[in-house]
Amino acid sequence: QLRQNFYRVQCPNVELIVRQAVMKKMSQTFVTVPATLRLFFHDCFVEGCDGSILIQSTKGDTEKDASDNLSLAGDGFDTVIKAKQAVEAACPGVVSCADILAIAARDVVLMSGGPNFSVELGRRDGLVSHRWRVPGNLPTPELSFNLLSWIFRKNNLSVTDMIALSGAHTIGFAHCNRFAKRLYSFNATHKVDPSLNPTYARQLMQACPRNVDPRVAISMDPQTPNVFDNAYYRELVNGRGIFSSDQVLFGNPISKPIVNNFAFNPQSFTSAFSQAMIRLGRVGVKTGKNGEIRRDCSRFN
Ligand code: HEM
Ligand SMILES: [Ca+2]
Ligand SMILES: [Ca+2]
Repeated sequence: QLRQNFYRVQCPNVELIVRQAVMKKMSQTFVTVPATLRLFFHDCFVEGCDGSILIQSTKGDTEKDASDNLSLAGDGFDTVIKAKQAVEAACPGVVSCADILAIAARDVVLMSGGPNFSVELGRRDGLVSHRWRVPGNLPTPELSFNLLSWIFRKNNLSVTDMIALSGAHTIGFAHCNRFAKRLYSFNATHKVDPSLNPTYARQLMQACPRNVDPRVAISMDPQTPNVFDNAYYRELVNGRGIFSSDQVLFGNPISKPIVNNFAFNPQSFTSAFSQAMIRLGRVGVKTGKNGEIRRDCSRFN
């Protein structure tokens, strides 16, 4: 069972220390924000929120080597490593890497204009990290509404949680190859995905010509790419979701009213997002005597 202030006795300033490390990192590069938030999500959906994503191996066989994780920006990992160093200096061997990632994910949301919420702590770090455990556990951008809902449901997250968490795409980047099919070879009858706003489709084609360099990436929320706001949902209402997995949230009759609500009532979005992040942070956690407190986040003890 997680709780707020878990480290009250053993490391009372942990949240302050992490916040300072995150702020410093963010002042160097804004990528810290999307990178850390996405890292937290990818950690929680494989083996639970247990820092398994952070493990490095020279053999290339850990979670971070899985194809779904290769686009995780290095700045997210670096944020956790820097914060862990600062925390270890104050209270060695006490705070898990999984908790540091959870605190950092909360902080980057707040620092980019999103909601503040109390983060629950007490996670322990996992003892396994396998590349082969990733496929099928993380959603991919072409999944249907039903498959997406199923993957979130497996992790105790509701359709409302899924829609709220997808709002994280209000910041950060997508590489062209992740949505090129929607522009050039959607299906037998439509070259361009008919759920895409035609003007937006043309803009995307300009930014991402056929066979463009695979390193080219564009902002997922073109209006406010660096602000954590509800603009993402208004984009969906206008057919401007970058991935099918975004656009289907407005295409399905169950989720459409929720998208409309988040698009036009920022309060509803911020409270649903905060709730959903807390619930995401509970996925598959190890507590008590399970797992370990890693000394170095990238290695098992
Ligand atoms: C609903 C299913 C989801 C799918 C299919 C999905 C898929 C993707 C894909 C394909 C990218 C682009 C990666 C790239 O090209 O570099 C991306 C980026 C991102 N995703 Fe998601 N995602 C989902 C949900 C989430 C959730 C729940 C969160 C966090 C709460 C999240 C946070 C992010 C962030 C912040 C980025 C930008 C990363 C960056 O700029 O470095 N996503 N996502
Ligand atoms: Ca994990
Ligand atoms: Ca935005």
